[in-house]
Amino acid sequence: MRALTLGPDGTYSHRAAKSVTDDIEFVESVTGIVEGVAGGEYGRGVVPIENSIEGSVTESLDALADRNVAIVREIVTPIQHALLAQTGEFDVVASHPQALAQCRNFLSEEYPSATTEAVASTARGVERAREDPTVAAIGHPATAGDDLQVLARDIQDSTSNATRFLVLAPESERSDAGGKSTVIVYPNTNFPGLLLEMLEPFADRDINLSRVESRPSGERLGDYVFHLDFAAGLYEDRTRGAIDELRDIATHGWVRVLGSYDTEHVL
Ligand SMILES: O=C(O)C(=O)C[C@]1(C(=O)O)C=C[C@@H](O)C=C1
Repeated sequence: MRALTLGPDGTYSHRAAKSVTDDIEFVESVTGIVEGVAGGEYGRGVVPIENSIEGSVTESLDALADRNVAIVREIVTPIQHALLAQTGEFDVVASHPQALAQCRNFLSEEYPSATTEAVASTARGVERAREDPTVAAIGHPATAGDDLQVLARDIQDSTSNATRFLVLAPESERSDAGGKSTVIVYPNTNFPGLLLEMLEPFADRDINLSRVESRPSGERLGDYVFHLDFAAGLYEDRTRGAIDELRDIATHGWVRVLGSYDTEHVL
């Protein structure tokens, strides 16, 4: 089965995708990955969704809210960044914005005069460093190859840096089986206690929410789409009951059920 993930070759997303299949193709935006799966061109897509230091990958959240796909697996992997360059003399550090943010303290303490350059992925930053001796990159140390030096290892601002990736499939493969589920709710209304009303169906049924995230709907200021992850499968009566209540609350908006799945930890 063909999978699409964030490229070029050597990104953390690529490392996560290898646990899904060997048949991997690349695109340089997470929206492109979700589109490739929603349009039926690819059987699987692997997107980063959340990092333990820097939080949500908002482009992934927004792409999931706008398109019909299923989540079939979650992959959690440790992120151990290295600083890679041709020599120790460089002016610019290029990487994915999430990686630059995860190494903010290291960069300001060790290289206060270097400027940062946001690129589409860590592997794209490594390519920049390979082409230009004035550029260093932040990425996985295995991407250094023969032409770049590993100037420093484990440069992220916390030793327990980990990123959660979602494995996406066409909507027809949505599963009711799994220990976790994700729904996205757009209530398209606003009244005192709305958020409480949306969370109570889960609390009343003893369902543990593992993440609640709000994103601007794009319709008007102060109007939100809510992303909910919880520790229960769609096969369970209590889950179906909670989602029915959400649908009643969101009669002017919508509820998107992305499916149930299990978590895998890969190195
Ligand atoms: O640029 C990469 O290597 C990616 O796979 C993207 C990404 C992200 O979006 O969070 C994945 C893991 C790390 O947290 C840093 C960057």
